[in-house]
Amino acid sequence: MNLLVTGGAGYVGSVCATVLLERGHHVVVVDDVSTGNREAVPEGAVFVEADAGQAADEILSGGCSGGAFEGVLHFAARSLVGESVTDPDLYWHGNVVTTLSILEAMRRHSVPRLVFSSTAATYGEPATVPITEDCPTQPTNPYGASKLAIDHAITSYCHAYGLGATSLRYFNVAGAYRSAGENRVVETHLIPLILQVAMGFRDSISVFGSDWETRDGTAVRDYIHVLDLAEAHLLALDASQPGRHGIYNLGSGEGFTVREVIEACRRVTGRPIPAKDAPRRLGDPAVLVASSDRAITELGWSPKHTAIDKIVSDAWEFTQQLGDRAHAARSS
Ligand SMILES: NC(=O)c1ccc[n+]([C@@H]2O[C@H](COP(=O)([O-])OP(=O)(O)OC[C@H]3O[C@@H](n4cnc5c(N)ncnc54)[C@H](O)[C@@H]3O)[C@@H](O)[C@H]2O)c1
Ligand SMILES: O=c1ccn([C@@H]2O[C@H](COP(=O)(O)OP(=O)(O)O[C@H]3O[C@H](CO)[C@@H](O)[C@H](O)[C@H]3O)[C@@H](O)[C@H]2O)c(=O)[nH]1
Repeated sequence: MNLLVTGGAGYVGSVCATVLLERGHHVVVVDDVSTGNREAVPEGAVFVEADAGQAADEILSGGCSGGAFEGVLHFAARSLVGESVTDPDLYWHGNVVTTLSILEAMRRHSVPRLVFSSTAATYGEPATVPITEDCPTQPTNPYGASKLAIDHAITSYCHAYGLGATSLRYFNVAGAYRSAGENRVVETHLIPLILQVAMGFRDSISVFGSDWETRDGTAVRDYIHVLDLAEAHLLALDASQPGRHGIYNLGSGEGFTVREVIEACRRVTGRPIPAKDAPRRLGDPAVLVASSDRAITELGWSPKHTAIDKIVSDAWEFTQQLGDRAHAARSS
């Protein structure tokens, strides 16, 4: 298929673009490199450096590919819980307004399929876990609220204009694939930060909150391997039907506390990794664990890399590659 990937210079978008290219799709990436980086765009993709909302109309008119687009995979977004509490304008404008422009451009150029990166953050603090797609959506931060607003907009575009769309509500994505992994301009995610401590780039990892009502007082998250996530995007493209908006949770179904993740990183790296307690981070829910049964039964999704040590060990390999590349750049 001829596909537009927004946010393909970022973590999840670059891994998915890599897998799409491997499966023979034609990929155009649009990214403004606000949090991603140019080197992450996989070889073989056409790269347009621009704001996705502003560039969508021209790209989807066929300008970059010489042909009609058959789908959009929309990863581009601001996606940090804490930042969304302090700078909500980045989220309402950067996420919602950008996506509305993309939806309009898709409608104008009759692009039939959309796969959207939604999130566990749409649910807020769940009353029960694991979280199913039928649980109430009551986001605890502007990031989750912006993604939920987009999900609602997509539903109405599907019903009114015949778009076929899938919102994939990822839980915590981690791990790496080939030369693609977490390498943001400013890193705030737990696993890459812990691995930076293991590399000696940071002194310690801060544990945000040790007074949550969980088994060791630290927050619980459900970690999904980025390659399993990429597979779900391919299945979603295939399952797309005009007029239908499918919503699917994607996680491994198992929750790990922050301390358990640090322990897994110590096990995999063999390094001590000092940790220190710090206050809770604004907007964080205590526990997010997915039920992915709907994706498994309806999309035929079958996650293969669910063990936390496998996820951490792929992320560790990537972090070491990054360290080697930085060393080579300094010595040249
Ligand atoms: N990483 C996770 O754990 C996780 C979990 C749930 C959902 N998500 C969603 O997955 C998507 C990708 O997340 P990620 O972790 O890869 O983030 P990321 O920050 O690594 O990648 C986002 C990319 O989008 C680009 N971008 C942002 N706004 C843009 C705009 N207006 N125009 C063009 N490019 C723009 C950035 O430069 C970056 O390259 C996001 O939509 C995020 O909300 C991520
Ligand atoms: O230095 C750190 C960084 C994080 N954490 C904690 O670790 C957990 C995971 O944090 P992080 O890796 O930043 O991910 P989340 O805030 O859970 O958010 C991710 O996962 C969500 C889905 O669950 C997505 O919506 C978001 O886009 C994505 O950033 C949270 O409890 C954090 O408070 C720490 O204790 N110390």
